[in-house]
Amino acid sequence: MMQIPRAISGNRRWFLTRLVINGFCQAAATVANALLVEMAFDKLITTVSPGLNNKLLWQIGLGLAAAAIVTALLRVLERADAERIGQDYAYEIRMILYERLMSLAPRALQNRSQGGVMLRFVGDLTALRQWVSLGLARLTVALTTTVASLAALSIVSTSLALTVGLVLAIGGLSSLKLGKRMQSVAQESRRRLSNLAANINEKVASIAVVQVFGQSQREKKRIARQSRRLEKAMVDRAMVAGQLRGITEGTAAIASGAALIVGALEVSAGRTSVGVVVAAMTIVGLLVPPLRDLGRVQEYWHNSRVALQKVEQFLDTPSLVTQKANAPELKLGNGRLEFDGVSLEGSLHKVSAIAQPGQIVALVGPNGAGKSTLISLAARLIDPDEGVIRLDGQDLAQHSLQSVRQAIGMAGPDLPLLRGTVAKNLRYRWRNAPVEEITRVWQLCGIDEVLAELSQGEETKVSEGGKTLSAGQRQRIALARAILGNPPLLLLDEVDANLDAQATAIVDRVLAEHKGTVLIITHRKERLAAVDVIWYLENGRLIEKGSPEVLLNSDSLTARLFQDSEEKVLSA
Ligand SMILES: Nc1ncnc2c1ncn2[C@@H]1O[C@H](COP(=O)(O)OP(=O)(O)OP(=O)(O)O)[C@@H](O)[C@H]1O
Repeated sequence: MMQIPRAISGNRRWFLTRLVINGFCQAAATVANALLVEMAFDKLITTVSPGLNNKLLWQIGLGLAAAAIVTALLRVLERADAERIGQDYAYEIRMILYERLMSLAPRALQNRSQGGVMLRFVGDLTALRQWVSLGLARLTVALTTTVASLAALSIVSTSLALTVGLVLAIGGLSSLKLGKRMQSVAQESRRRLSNLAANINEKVASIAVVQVFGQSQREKKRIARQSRRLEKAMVDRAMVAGQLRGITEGTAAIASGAALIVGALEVSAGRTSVGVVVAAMTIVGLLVPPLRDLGRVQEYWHNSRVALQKVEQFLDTPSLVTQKANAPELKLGNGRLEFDGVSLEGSLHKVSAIAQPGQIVALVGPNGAGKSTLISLAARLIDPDEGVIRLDGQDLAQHSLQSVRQAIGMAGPDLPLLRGTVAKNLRYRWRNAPVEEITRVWQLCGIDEVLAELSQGEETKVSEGGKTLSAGQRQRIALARAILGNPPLLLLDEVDANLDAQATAIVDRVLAEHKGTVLIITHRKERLAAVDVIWYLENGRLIEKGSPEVLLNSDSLTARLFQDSEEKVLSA
């Protein structure tokens, strides 16, 4: 399993060290401020000497201003460093998540909602980043500042420092007690957010279904219900966060009250000056902002724990495809493909067959027979539970995924076009393909005709899935994308289903001219005339193999399958 990096490691240690130094500097500024206040009280305000010492007044004034400026600058630096740590951490996890996503078989992802997966990349990463940049970093600086300031105060007045320290400690402990509650409300709000995100994401993708079946009102009610639940969960979370904030604010107020009372007792006993008491109160006052932030630290912490759990669960998703360490590169050959006793639970059972170099193999069979699964196995989009698949004698599972994918070209309904330009989609398989290769493929797939139909030719924008193009245009671009570079194994999944004669003719041409081996799934009888071999699958088993002439002219399952479909069409 991929490991999630620790929040503080590598580069981030250095930034944390900077934050600790920053905390000490803030404490120094706080103490300087307090000392100046003490001086002002003892030497200027409570002194009985006649006349005001103007020079000292100016010095103290300038000193206070300098301390204030330094504190402000330190806070700016602190924010920037804290953000750097958080962003760096989020970056590292984002890359791990993305790498994992890319290593998952499409099947492994199909069990998850897209909205849920998206939330990992958006919401959960934000929660983790906030914990590090707003929580952990703030905690580090606030604790350093508080401890150092109190230590400095204890030099002037131990009893005052102890009093303030004690109040702060009690406040800190009582806010910790709210932690459990914070965790459960954080979990609940994450769950509600995930439900809503998954639903909205799905509705965006299938808006037509909702509209066509007239369910807009019902779906609206569902969203309203989910929003209300999210609202309640968020308000619950805010309540607990508010209580935490109340505790920290209360603690700060009590600390300054306690400093005042203990200070009064100390002054009346002659053990300290009024200036020291006011200085102590100034320190408490300056500690209020960091303390206030500490109230939120717990919230960030618990949100991040929930997020981390979700990220871990995602990283734990079985990938269904595994790459051996140091797997060698697959050597390109002439495309002899062999399935040797291949099984996949629920889809295929002990399939054995060989496609000879340059052969065109039609995969036929009723729906759910396992045709698409067989193609996915050849592309290593999934690995078999049992059996071996060899390309030119080399076990696909023992070779690097990258090299296996280089040996294949694939087109089908599960491989939509990507957002970008037509040019980007055409060259997706090989960005710097030479002009001759592009010309060859474009001629073969009739790309020039497609480009002539588009207002901006190659630069025409393609939306997600190529939905702004016609089905025929999409098919040609997808075919061209698949055969660029002449891969020795071409996998085509119903590439001409529901398309017109022209689109069928393009497929005919590709089949006739492609040099490598081709596996093509088809439900069209006419297509079989152009193939060398037919593999008939049913219930995950390869039941018949043979040439179209033999299979279609005998009482075979293949002949019956296509006869049935013809009869159904005729009687309809
Ligand atoms: N993502 C998935 N997770 C689990 N099982 C799946 C998944 N996709 C397909 N299957 C199962 O694998 C079996 C074979 O499906 P497959 O899509 O390979 O059939 P097919 O012959 O291509 O069908 P069709 O002609 O309808 O496209 C089916 O029983 C199906 O339920």
